[in-house]
Amino acid sequence: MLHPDQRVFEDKDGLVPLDKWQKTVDVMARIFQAPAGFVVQYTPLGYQVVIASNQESNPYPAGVEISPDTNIFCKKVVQQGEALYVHNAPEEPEWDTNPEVAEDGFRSYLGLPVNWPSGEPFGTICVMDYEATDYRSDYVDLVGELRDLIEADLEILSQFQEISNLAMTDDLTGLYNRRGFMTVASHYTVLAKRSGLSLGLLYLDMDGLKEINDQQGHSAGDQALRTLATAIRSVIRENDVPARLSGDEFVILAVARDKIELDTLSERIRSVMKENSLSVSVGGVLIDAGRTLEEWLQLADKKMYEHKHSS
Ligand SMILES: Nc1nc2c(ncn2[C@@H]2O[C@H](COP(=O)(O)OP(=O)(O)OP(=O)(O)O)[C@@H](O)[C@H]2O)c(=O)[nH]1
Repeated sequence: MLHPDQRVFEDKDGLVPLDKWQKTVDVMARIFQAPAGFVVQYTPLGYQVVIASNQESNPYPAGVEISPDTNIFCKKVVQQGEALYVHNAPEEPEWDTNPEVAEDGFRSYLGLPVNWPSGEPFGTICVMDYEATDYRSDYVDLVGELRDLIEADLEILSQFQEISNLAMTDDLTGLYNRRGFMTVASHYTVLAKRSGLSLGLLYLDMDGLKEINDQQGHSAGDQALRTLATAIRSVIRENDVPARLSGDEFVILAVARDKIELDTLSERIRSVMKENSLSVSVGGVLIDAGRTLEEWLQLADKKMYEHKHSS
């Protein structure tokens, strides 16, 4: 599922139908004759305006961030998980410290919670007015309908993410499979090059898996593969990219300044495996410009092979 902390405003893949949401919010503001309408996302970083109605009277453009401690209307909607209609905020002392009231001069707010399919809060859809308002109840129902449209998009988004995750991960270990590795690792090598990060590639091949299968059964073999995946996860950093390429072959694309760092990583995996009476052969290369990812993989595989047959 799409991670609830992932900000949709920063969606670079164009999966979030922001244009459609923009039209929805513009129509909503027009129907309410309200000077500002929004879709706002909540994450632990705070509240971010994802869509702002396209009007000069609207002081908050899309992208604006509001700290999670600020006493804004949307915060109450997210915290309580229910609709909030404030007819005339200056009459309610709890909004004295709300900058939307105290600084921008808003008086009226109507907002509904928007949730991810999991039920976790996504944020809100809301309209605000500089005048006190008295909306008819069917207007309030209308915001509910628009909220449902946005929630339906979030559902599609989550399903899409789930399907791509399935196509990119290995069932047995939960690591990336070859397709996932090639996709993520090629993005990562481009980013690393841009930011001057140096990367290394480790190629790992479990020793004697056939023997384990033959002597202890296939499920013991599966367990040995999972142990290697766990060992890999326990030593890599958050941004490193681990994968099971096939059968007993694994790779890690990892941040590494030099060969020593890469060797240390490999030694730590070997030592965790040893604690489990298992063994793995590892070959490592530092990546620099001039070769494709596929070529680096072949080179690391060759080093692993040399290592396996020298010991
Ligand atoms: N249990 C289990 N075995 C697998 C899986 N995928 C591949 N294998 C087995 O892994 C074995 C790999 O054999 P080899 O390539 O000879 O590897 P090895 O026995 O580890 O020998 P070396 O790599 O030379 O150390 C084969 O017997 C495959 O059937 C899997 O998902 N689960």
